Amino acid sequence: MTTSGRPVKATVFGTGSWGTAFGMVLADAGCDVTLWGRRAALAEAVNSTRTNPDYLPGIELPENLRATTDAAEAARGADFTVLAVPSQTLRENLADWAPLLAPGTVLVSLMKGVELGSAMRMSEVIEDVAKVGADRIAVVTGPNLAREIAARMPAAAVVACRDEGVAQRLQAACHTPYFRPYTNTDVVGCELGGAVKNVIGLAVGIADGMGLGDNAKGSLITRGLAETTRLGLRMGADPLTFAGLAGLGDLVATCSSPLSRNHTFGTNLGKGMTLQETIAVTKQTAEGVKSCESVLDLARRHGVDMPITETVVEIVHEGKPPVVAVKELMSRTAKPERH
Ligand SMILES: NC(=O)c1ccc[n+]([C@@H]2O[C@H](COP(=O)([O-])OP(=O)(O)OC[C@H]3O[C@@H](n4cnc5c(N)ncnc54)[C@H](O)[C@@H]3O)[C@@H](O)[C@H]2O)c1
Ligand SMILES: O=P(O)(O)OC[C@H](O)CO
Repeated sequence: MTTSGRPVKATVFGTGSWGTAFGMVLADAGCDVTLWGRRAALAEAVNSTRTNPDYLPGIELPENLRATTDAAEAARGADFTVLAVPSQTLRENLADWAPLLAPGTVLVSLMKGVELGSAMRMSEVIEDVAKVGADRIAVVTGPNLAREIAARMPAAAVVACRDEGVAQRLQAACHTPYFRPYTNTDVVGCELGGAVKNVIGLAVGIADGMGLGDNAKGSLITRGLAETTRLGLRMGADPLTFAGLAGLGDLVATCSSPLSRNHTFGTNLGKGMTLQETIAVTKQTAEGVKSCESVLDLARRHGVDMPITETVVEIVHEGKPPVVAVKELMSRTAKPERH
């Protein structure tokens, strides 16, 4: 991948599972990639062993990807600056990096969350902190379990940006034989799809852990998509986005896979583990655990009813027993499906 005769330079802030795997995608697509991480030992391991032993053990990383702990060095000259840290730390992290960003760089969010307190989507936090316009902020989302992508198993994705030309440039920069990105200009819908599917993934995991069967799973996925679409419509999203990769596609992958941290987190709760026990065995970011509260906040700000999200908040943060929650969800007032 070249721009004006030189390789496209991409920097990924965050050396966790998805930051590393997406860095690998960019490198496989021909970009020069720098990964920024906090820990010198991990950056050194990436550079010397061509693996990320902490997050993607056994995956060989390409030669044109290197790691550093020096944020200024990482940011310098980047055409794309990719952000892959937990949603709730983004604001604080980006405040440190903003003064270092390359002029004209496109900021790319890999995060699937909503900020607690402000109820802002990640692209809004980026706009707020980095003071760049929405036409220079893109989002990558869709059914993209990092471990499968790292194994170069085929997947489609969405690259969303208000400026279609920018989305197309990013699409070209990350298109490989195993990673097929589509463009979309509906950033609101794409971000909501990614954030809310984590909450629905928790709900499906809880149901799976309780042994409630595949009808319950199908019902939660479908009604979860209905409440996501309801919120999206109120926020100006295109309803068709939720029938696409950022909506249905990601819900299906997350709610079916033991690789999903949110699904697994929910399964452990549904099996009867306490919240503290579940947190203790969860080594990586399960965004829905915090974002269920901020998504519910967003829904209330927009006057939208999201009963599954509300139930997840009650189970995860208010200690409601899952059996009681299921009984309550099933006994809600009867209504037409399209409501
Ligand atoms: N893993 C996936 O399959 C996947 C796929 C698509 C999207 N996502 C999204 O990508 C985002 C990142 O997820 P991930 O899977 O890479 O998470 P992860 O837990 O594997 O890695 C998170 C990274 O952020 C770093 N980090 C944690 N706290 C930090 C802080 N306070 N300051 C700076 N860095 C910090 C960690 O050291 C690590 O490098 C999440 O929003 C997630 O929903 C993940
Ligand atoms: O492991 P999860 O639950 O964060 O899901 C990972 C990706 O978002 C799936 O697309």
